[in-house]
Amino acid sequence: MALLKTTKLTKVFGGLRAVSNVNLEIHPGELVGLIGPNGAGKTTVFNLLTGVYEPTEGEIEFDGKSVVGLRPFQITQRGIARTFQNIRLFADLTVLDNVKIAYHFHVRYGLVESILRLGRYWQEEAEIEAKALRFLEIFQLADKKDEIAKNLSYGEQRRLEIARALAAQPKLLLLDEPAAGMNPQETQQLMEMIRWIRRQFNLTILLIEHDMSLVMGVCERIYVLDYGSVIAHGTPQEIKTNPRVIEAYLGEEVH
Ligand SMILES: Nc1ncnc2c1ncn2[C@@H]1O[C@H](COP(=O)(O)OP(=O)(O)OP(=O)(O)O)[C@@H](O)[C@H]1O
Repeated sequence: MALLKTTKLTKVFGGLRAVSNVNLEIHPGELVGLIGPNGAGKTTVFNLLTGVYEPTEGEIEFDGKSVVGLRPFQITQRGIARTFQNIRLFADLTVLDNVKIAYHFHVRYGLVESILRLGRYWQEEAEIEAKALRFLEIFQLADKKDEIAKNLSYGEQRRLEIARALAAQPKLLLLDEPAAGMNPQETQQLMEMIRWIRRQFNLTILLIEHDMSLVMGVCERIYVLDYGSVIAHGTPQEIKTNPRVIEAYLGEEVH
């Protein structure tokens, strides 16, 4: 069964069909790319999947159930987490607190307990801290745990955003241009981290990316959007050689 399935997913802004009849099917454990020229509708698809926008038409099923109409936080609780094209961190909080915050979506302690700071509260706080530190280690940020997020380099902030998304314990991770602004060495490291976290956490990943070497190197399947519609989907090799894709988007970039 597909983990994520969209059927005729459509979003109209005024007269513009930003997303038009998009059918995606992503299976558990897959690492899938979503590519397309500027303005093709990629981020709008993410905004639909995460409840930022409601579809004008169409269905989104996640884990066998519709998520249409749910609020973003409810969708996070169902198991979809994301990062953003423009990094969104709590800029004035520490690196560690940025990750710990994501856990608080999942941890429940009663009001009285949290006020009185009784046993379970402290125990859970300690567990959260240990888990958050583990994510920081994976993303090579553990030694920066007490730094203020806005003081990190751009590449580090991108990695922190992924660490925070993972801390929400998603089944499906949506990455919006994770390598944007990174140099080739950072991009290479990021690819390895993405592969590793997928295996380690049994994750399913859908990523938007302009960096073709990243998309082609890391994804098993790719969907190509153009003017809101899927014009092709297939393996990286199939996409590279698809004349419609070359015409719409890839041009001379990929050989
Ligand atoms: N809230 C909105 N209101 C009106 N139009 C919008 C809105 N959000 C997106 N659009 C339009 O929808 C189309 C698709 O935009 P979207 O950001 O999804 O494309 P994209 O493929 O992610 O582009 P890019 O690669 O440049 O980020 C664009 O024409 C954009 O201007």
